[in-house]
Amino acid sequence: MIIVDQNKKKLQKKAAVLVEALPYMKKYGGETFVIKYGGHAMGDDTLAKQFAEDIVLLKQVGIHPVVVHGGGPQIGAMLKRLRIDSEFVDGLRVTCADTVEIAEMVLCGNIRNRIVADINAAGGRAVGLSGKDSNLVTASKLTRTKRDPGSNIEQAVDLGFVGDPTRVEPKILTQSVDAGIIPVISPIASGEDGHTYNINADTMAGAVAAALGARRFFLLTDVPGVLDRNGDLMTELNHADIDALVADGTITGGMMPKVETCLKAVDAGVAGAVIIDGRVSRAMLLEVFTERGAGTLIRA
Ligand SMILES: Nc1ncnc2c1ncn2[C@@H]1O[C@H](COP(=O)(O)OP(=O)(O)O)[C@@H](O)[C@H]1O
Ligand SMILES: CC(=O)N[C@@H](CCC(=O)OP(=O)(O)O)C(=O)O
Repeated sequence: MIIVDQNKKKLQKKAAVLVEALPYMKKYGGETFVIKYGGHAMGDDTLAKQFAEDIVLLKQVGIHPVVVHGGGPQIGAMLKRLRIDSEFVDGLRVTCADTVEIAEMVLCGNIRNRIVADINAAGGRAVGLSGKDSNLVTASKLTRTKRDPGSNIEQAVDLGFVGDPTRVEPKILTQSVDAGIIPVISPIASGEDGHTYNINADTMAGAVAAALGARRFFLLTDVPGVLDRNGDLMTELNHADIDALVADGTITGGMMPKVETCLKAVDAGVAGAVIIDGRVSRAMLLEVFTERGAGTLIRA
């Protein structure tokens, strides 16, 4: 008798979770979410499978997920095996001709295939694309300047084949989404000059989110969100906050392209960009379907 009651309680708890999700399903039904799945977040097999299930669940309840994936650590590992040195400037990999070839091979190969296979195994219909497919993204060479601390003079930094996504033609994505497909996009594109460009995955994802007019833009990474100097999570940031945090050195390295791309996306009309911890089991579902939003929300 007691066992029956406990079972009932458990089932009622599960039912309550579904009911809690109902208003969010109504709110977001028919909307596009762009999800950036970072190379650090995809390290663990179980989490990778759960991520794929979460994406399929979103699709099943009427949300249209579009995935843009990274793979920085995996490119780094391959470059190391091939004894090719690699350095980063403000979170961007300086990319020579050999490096761009390796980046394309790694990103558009094993990494993307695995995400596509995981989503399909979870019951979805995923298709892999890069910026090159159907002219989805065209890049130009990214130009960066850095202030020399000695002379205080701005100097140009040559990042090689690092691309800036200057043109996005999202038709292939809207058509795919309408056909029930979940696009999985690698951050590689052709340039107007015919070269292949390596685009930071955060930057690529922000450009795609802006072009699609996504309702939400999520970046899954390996930290709980943007942290302050004491390592505490900052739950909401705007332009002015971010400018100050970059200027005082609180935001550095891989977090730089994330906040830059979030600001660009929200300026272009994306309602909210959220940086969340991809190492947390079911991070996406917790963020979308419960009141307990985690991570850092970036608003215009
Ligand atoms: N203020 C900050 N808050 C959180 N992380 C930061 C901050 N500044 C720099 N970082 C770094 O940014 C990293 C996330 O970027 P990155 O390594 O490129 O991840 P991903 O592979 O998910 O794109 C964190 O692991 C951390 O080392
Ligand atoms: C130009 C540039 O930095 N390109 C990135 C592309 C992959 C990426 O961004 O992966 P994560 O999201 O896992 O860091 C790189 O070569 O590492």
